[in-house]
This record gives sequence, structure tokens and C-alpha cells, in this order.
Amino acid sequence: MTTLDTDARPAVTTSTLDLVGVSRWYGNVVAVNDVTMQLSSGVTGLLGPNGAGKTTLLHMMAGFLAPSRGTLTLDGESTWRNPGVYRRLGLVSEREAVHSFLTAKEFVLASAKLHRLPDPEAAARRAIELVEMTDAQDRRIGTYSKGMRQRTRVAAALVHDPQVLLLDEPFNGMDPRQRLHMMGLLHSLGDAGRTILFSSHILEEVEQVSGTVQVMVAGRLAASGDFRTIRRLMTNRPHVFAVRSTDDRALAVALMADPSVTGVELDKTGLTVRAGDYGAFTRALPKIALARQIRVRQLTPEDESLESVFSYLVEA
Ligand SMILES: Nc1ncnc2c1ncn2[C@@H]1O[C@H](COP(=O)(O)OP(=O)(O)OP(=O)(O)O)[C@@H](O)[C@H]1O
Repeated sequence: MTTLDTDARPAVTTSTLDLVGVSRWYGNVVAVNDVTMQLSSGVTGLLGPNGAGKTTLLHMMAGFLAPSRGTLTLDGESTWRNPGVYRRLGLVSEREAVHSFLTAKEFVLASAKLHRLPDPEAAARRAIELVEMTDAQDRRIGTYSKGMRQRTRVAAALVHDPQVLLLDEPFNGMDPRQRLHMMGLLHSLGDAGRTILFSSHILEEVEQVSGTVQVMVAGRLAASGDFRTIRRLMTNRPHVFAVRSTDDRALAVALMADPSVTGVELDKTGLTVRAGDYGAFTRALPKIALARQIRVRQLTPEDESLESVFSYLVEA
């Protein structure tokens, strides 16, 4: 499939990244464990808590790191140390290289020259336009906001017009306005037919940018596909609440009779309630308490950390 860009730039041919049984270990640490996925045009989010293996996976995709096991190809060619692949792929890494003494134009131009492009000036101009940094391109990077620096790095990664763009935590440290701008940019690149993969450890961030998501937990692919399906999986998981009231024992008996509750434990500090459905339980509790003239003093969801949500997905 071929998609034409709006501003008469060369047509973007869509590319497919294919991972089959990819693993990577560092000594005894298994950073990526038997990951199989396929990515093609559009924006995909790579979601996972810190240390899940996202950076390792992106670096393998970009051909900077060899898989310990498995195959990783871009349109059928292995990415590892393959210059032909580097020409079709761009990576915006997580660590921010400081080039504060350069202007955006100089920085992006240097990237164009590294790629030995036939007309580096024109390529740099196009990439800077694409990230809407033309007005500020002659200022030193040191004077930019975090968002502007990130856009400059995206321009440098896009200067050779790659079909695939990989971004490691591109929204880190951005304010909401900068975030929105970057989201718009990724959308337009995806709509133009490019294959875009960005990593994040923030659920809401991925939800706003991408309908398709790959979830990684402890090196493994825990879930993949449509965001809404995965979101539903996450919210439908069992929830645990700590409840304190004026009569915990009576409340425990009443709660056990409610269909939203799957388990109740009573101890000296109060109740630990397990519920299958978050909404149904939080709606039922006040009614149950009111009917028995029990006052609820505290209702706290427990174990709501992102890590626990992710772990649930792995176990599901
Ligand atoms: N060069 C290395 N040597 C040894 N262990 C490593 C190396 N790089 C990564 N790891 C380990 O591999 C695992 C995955 O790390 P990775 O950086 O890929 O995860 P991540 O999901 O990108 O996390 P973060 O968002 O915190 O960077 C971690 O346990 C990490 O400590």
C-alpha cells in the first residue's frame, strides 16, 4: 500500500516490522522474553512499567542491539547492523543528548549529512517544517523548552524520511500543551502511512495517542491489540478495597449477600473487600450501609498501582 503525503513529499511506502520469538538477555537478566509481534503503518503504543524491556526492544528493532534469540526483520530484512534498514528507520532515544550550543537547524543538518543525503539542506528544512520548528530553528537548543528540544530530536530522526519511526518515552517531562502537540505530530505521521511505535509507562498517554497497543510486563508481551479491549480487561479485573465503618461485622454480612462482592475478610483494622466490578461495588456500598444505618468511614482501593494492573494482565 502506498500513501501520499500532503505536502508533495515523496510517497511513503509502508513498512512492516516483524518480531518472531525475540529474546534478549544481559548475563542472567532476561530483558526481553520471547516476544512475537508485527507492526505496520499507523501509531502503536508500547506500554509497560519501568524495566519491562521497552528500551531493549526498541533498540533491537532499530538494529543497534542483536537479539539473543529469535528473528527481527523490517520488510523481510534483518535489522541488526543493516545499513539498508537504517535508511528506512529513525529512532528517538530516551536519553536526551545535550547539544545546547547548536541551533535546531545545525543539529538536524548534521543528522542529514550523517545520512549522506543528496541535498541535506532541503532535507533538514523539510524535517524542521514537519515538526513546526521553522520559526525557532536559528536559536540555540539550550534556549528551547523540553517540548521544542524533543521536536528537534524528532526532526533529526525524520530527516532521511524513514518509513518507520521509533520513539522511547517521547512525552516524558512535557507539559500538557507540548504533549498535545507531540501527539498531533505522531498522528499525522501515522496517517501519512508511516509505522510509528512509541513507548510509555502511562496508560492514559497511550490511550490518547493510539488505538493499538502492545503491553509489555517483565520482558514479556502481556497483551496486544485494540486499546479498548485491553482497557476493559484492566478495569474488569478483581478489585480490592479497604473499608472501615461504624459496624464492620454487620457490614461484612450484608456485603457478602451483594452480587458485586466476591469476598470479605474481617480483622481488627476493618474489612478487606474483593469486588469483581469496580463501578457496581462502589455504587452498591453506600446503599447497603445506609439500609443498615452503618456509616462508612473509609473506602480505599488497594493494590491499584500500575504494576499490579500490568501483573494482572500477565496472569489473565
Ligand atoms: N546493558 C544492560 N546490562 C544489564 N542489564 C540491562 C541492560 N539494559 C537493560 N538491562 C535490564 O533489562 C531490563 C529491561 O530494561 P529496559 O531498559 O529495556 O526496560 P524499559 O521498559 O525500557 O524500562 P525503563 O522505562 O525504566 O527504561 C531491566 O531489568 C534492566 O535492568
